[in-house]
Amino acid sequence: MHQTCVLPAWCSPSSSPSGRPRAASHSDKKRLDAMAATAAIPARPCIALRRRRIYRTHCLATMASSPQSLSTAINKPQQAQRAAVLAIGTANPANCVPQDEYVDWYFRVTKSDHLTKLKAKMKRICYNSGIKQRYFYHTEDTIRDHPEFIDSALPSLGARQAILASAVPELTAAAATRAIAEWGRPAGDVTHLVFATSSDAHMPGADLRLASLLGLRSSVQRTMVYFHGCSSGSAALRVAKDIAENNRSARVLVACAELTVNFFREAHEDRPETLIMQSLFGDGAGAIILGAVATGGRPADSVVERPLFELVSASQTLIPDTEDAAAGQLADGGLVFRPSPRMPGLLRQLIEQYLVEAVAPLGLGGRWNDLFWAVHPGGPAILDSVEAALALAPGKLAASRRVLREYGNMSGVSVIFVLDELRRRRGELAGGFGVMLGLGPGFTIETMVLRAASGAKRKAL
Ligand SMILES: CC(C)(COP(=O)(O)OP(=O)(O)OC[C@H]1O[C@@H](n2cnc3c(N)ncnc32)[C@H](O)[C@@H]1OP(=O)(O)O)[C@@H](O)C(=O)NCCC(=O)NCCSC(=O)CC(=O)O
Repeated sequence: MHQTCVLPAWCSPSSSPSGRPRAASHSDKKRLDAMAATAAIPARPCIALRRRRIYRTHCLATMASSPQSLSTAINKPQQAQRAAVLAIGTANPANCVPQDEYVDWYFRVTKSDHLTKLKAKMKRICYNSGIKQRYFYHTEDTIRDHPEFIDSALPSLGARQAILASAVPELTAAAATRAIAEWGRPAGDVTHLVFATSSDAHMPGADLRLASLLGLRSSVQRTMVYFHGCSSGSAALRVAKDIAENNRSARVLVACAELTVNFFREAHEDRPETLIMQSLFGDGAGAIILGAVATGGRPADSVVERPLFELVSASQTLIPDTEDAAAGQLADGGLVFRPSPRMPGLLRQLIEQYLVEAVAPLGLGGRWNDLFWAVHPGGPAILDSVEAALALAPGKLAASRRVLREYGNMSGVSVIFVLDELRRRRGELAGGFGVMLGLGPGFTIETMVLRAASGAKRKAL
């Protein structure tokens, strides 16, 4: 059942007299353009939201604290620069396992073939997963060399982290090299690095080793975003957006990598979450170059760079009382993560309310089918829930479903793959608005409003 978000009239979504979302008119589009150019949002959540303990942080071009100051902000543009995606690169390890072979492989290498009920259950889950194949850094040899990975009585964190120390930065370097090549400028022009991972837990972190592998300048400003789980890519982009918009000529490399060797383990009757993790998750790395552009245009100081998506606004929301809905910790046996079976239901019940709030200042709320979508492909039930809650037309989540099918759930990396997929798609993206949704521990929702630059369409053709 939907809970209605009580918002002040000035931030209510537009709707028809029947209450259904109405199609955007030409004047709507002009108004959206004007509002998006000077996006504004209340500095504090409205009273109704504060009462319901909805914690939100915003990262927007302009901040306003009342309807009056909102309209002032819209009428008087204060921001000429907005962060934009200038290039995207992705990478996966070489070991590709078809999903229809995975369960036999998994129970054989974990020496668990005698657990026939669990094997049958996992076959059903894998069949229903919508996944065709997944990529893994680890192979059968890795498991043979590390019997502690499949014996929970033995400590294995150190051995897992020893592998990840080089595997995470190396896979990320492959993705970043592709992004930098597309960007067209030398790696030494990167001024900031934001690196997100829940796999590697070293100090100094994978950011330092990545900087060295890529030949970034020693003065590059590094920030690690650790253990944001499946919202890590979105969180890193939110942080990078702030950096790009507040540091003149900044060029930010956003990097994200997740490898499942951190939690590969044998099935067990007492750990139902293990079957879910082993059925859905795969390895990948993604990289994005961000820079600030004049709104609707090219970066001011370059003729080479071409924006793909402008990052119009970003916000993070914690759903109250869900701290156990997606929780984990590093333990002797590696990362233990428990996605709650409640997640799809929570999304179906609440996502529209949070989206209305997140995009209200842009006047985009309610007309969900007018937007393009980059939703974290956490599993088919996650995507089905978002699709049903927003009454999205078939195909609106095609990019997310394709990434889930071709790679599985790569945690926080997935949204970078979805963005890459979106910019490759032919269609009417150019100049259109979209929403990127990251979902992570907490249960945290990261929302970013995007605008596809005209280059996104040109690139696809
Ligand atoms: C896993 C599924 C593909 C399985 O779909 P099915 O069609 O086979 O049917 P189903 O949903 O009834 O589930 C089959 C069996 O798995 C169990 N099951 C389902 N979800 C579970 C979970 N999270 N933990 C433990 N068990 C779970 C069910 O109880 C059932 O058990 P039984 O058969 O015994 O009754 C789907 O449920 C799905 O997409 N779930 C969402 C997965 C998810 O939470 N992804 C987000 C991961 S975290 C993430 O991405 C972000 C982050 O937080 O960092």
